[in-house]
Amino acid sequence: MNTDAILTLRGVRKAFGATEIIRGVDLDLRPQERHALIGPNGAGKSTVFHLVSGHYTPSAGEIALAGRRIEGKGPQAINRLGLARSFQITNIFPGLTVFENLRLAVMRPRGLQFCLWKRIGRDATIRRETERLLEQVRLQHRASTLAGEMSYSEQRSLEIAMTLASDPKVILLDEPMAGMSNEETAYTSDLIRTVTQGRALLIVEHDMQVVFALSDRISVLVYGQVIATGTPQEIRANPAVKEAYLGEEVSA
Ligand SMILES: Nc1ncnc2c1ncn2[C@@H]1O[C@H](COP(=O)(O)OP(=O)(O)OP(=O)(O)O)[C@@H](O)[C@H]1O
Repeated sequence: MNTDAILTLRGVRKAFGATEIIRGVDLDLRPQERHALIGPNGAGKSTVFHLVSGHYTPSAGEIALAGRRIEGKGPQAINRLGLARSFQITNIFPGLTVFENLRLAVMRPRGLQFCLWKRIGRDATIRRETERLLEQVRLQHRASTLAGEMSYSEQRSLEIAMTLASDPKVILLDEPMAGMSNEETAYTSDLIRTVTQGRALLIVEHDMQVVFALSDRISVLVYGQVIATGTPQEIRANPAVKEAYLGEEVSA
C-alpha cells in the first residue's frame, strides 16, 4: 500500500447479490488534499463512501486509513480512527438549538471518558470546543436558534461543524451543495475550503464548477471503476473522461 496516502483503496469490490457495483476500485487520498470523486449517476460514488465509512463491507479488496486496515470495521470504529462523514440527508435534530446539536456531536467521541468529579471542567472544555466549531462555520449568531428553523444551507454548515467535532484526519462529504442556490453554493464551497485546511477531504459533488474550483485532484468513477485520477486540468483534458460525460459507452 502507498504509505504516503492517508486513505488507500486497493482492488475494492462490492456486489449486491449477483450484481457487482464496485469492480476493483484503486484510490489514494493524500494527507491534506481536497479530492473529488465524480462520475455519472449510478457509477457507485455513494457506494464507495459507504464502503470507506464502514456502512458496507467490501466483497473483496483492501481499505487502509493512516496505514491501518479498516475494511470490515464498523462506522464508529472507523470514526475513532480518524474518519468522519457527512450524509446527503441532514443528520441534525431540528427541535434542538444549534448549540445543543453541536455539543452532542462534541460530546459523542468523549462519551466513554465521562467522569463525574471532572464534570465541571469537562463541561467547560466541551462548551469551549462547541463555541470554537460554531465560530469556524460562522454560526455563532445562531447558537440559540432551533436548528430546524435555519435555512437549508445553514443546516449544512451545522452538519459540517458536526463532522469536524471528532477532529478527523479524513472528511467525507456527500453532495454538500445539493439543493443550494448559486449564492449558497459559493458560500458553502468557501466554507469547506476553510474548515478542511490541514485535513484530507474526499467529496462527492455534482456541481462541476465547484468540483473543478475546489479540488486538488479528481478521480472519475465509471461503472464501478476509477478510469482516471489527476489534477483538474488533467481530468478536463482526459479523452476517456470526456467520452464518459458525453454519455457514450466507456470501456475502462
Ligand atoms: N444496497 C443496495 N442494493 C442493491 N443495489 C444497490 C444498493 N446500493 C446501491 N445500489 C446500486 O448500485 C449502483 C450505484 O449506486 P450509487 O448510489 O453508489 O451511485 P452514485 O454514483 O452515488 O449515483 P448518484 O450520482 O445518482 O448518487 C446503482 O445502480 C444502485 O441501484
